[in-house]
Amino acid sequence: MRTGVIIAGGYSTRFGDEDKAVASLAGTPLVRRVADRMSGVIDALVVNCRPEQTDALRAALAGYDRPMTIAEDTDRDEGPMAGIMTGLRAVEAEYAFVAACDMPFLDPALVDRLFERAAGRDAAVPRVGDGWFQPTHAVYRASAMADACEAALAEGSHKIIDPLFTLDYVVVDEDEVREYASLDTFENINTPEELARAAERLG
Ligand SMILES: Nc1nc2c(ncn2[C@@H]2O[C@H](COP(=O)(O)OP(=O)(O)OP(=O)(O)O)[C@@H](O)[C@H]2O)c(=O)[nH]1
Ligand SMILES: [Mg+2]
Repeated sequence: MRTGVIIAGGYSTRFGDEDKAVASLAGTPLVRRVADRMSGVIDALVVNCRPEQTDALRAALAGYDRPMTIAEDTDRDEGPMAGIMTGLRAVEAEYAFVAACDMPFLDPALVDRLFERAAGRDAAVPRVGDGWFQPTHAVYRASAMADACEAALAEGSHKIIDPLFTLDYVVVDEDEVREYASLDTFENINTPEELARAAERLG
């Protein structure tokens, strides 16, 4: 069994007043687009957010074709690492694909490959070029990564890459990524201008 986890608890400060998770991308809420992109390669979905986002996110995901759970942040403003931890704690499957809510071009063929590559290990994480890890587009053994995030947070770390380095992880390098997906899979939307450009591409 495979679960998808979408972290959506950020404040979208670069985006403006609106919550980008539910902003319309060519008529579809961004988080819904991300969820739909992965639905064919997961059995269940967990969405992490702040409590005040829950109603809007539920509405955006109404009728989703996989069982869906919302995992609300308990501590506020702890950052994306806490979001990953909270999301993964709600996962029942051994492995979960974690994605940010702002990656509308994520490619399910790569997600499927990441699940394959993580088997028997704690994580499979893409890396583009020489150093650019993609921890919010990676597959984790849910319990191991949640524990690693908890330990990193307890040490005061908020660098999202720190917990990964304590795990038994596989790097999926750029050449391997390109066998399955274009690098658009990692594109994330941070501003209204980026959203508008993405909508144009979706035509
Ligand atoms: N649960 C949780 N998720 C977060 C937090 N901060 C960021 N995220 C999520 O992490 C992902 C990537 O973060 P960003 O692209 O920086 O999103 P953001 O923080 O909402 O936006 P900015 O304020 O413009 O940086 C997004 O899916 C966010 O929803 C947080 O404090 N808690
Ligand atoms: Mg982003």
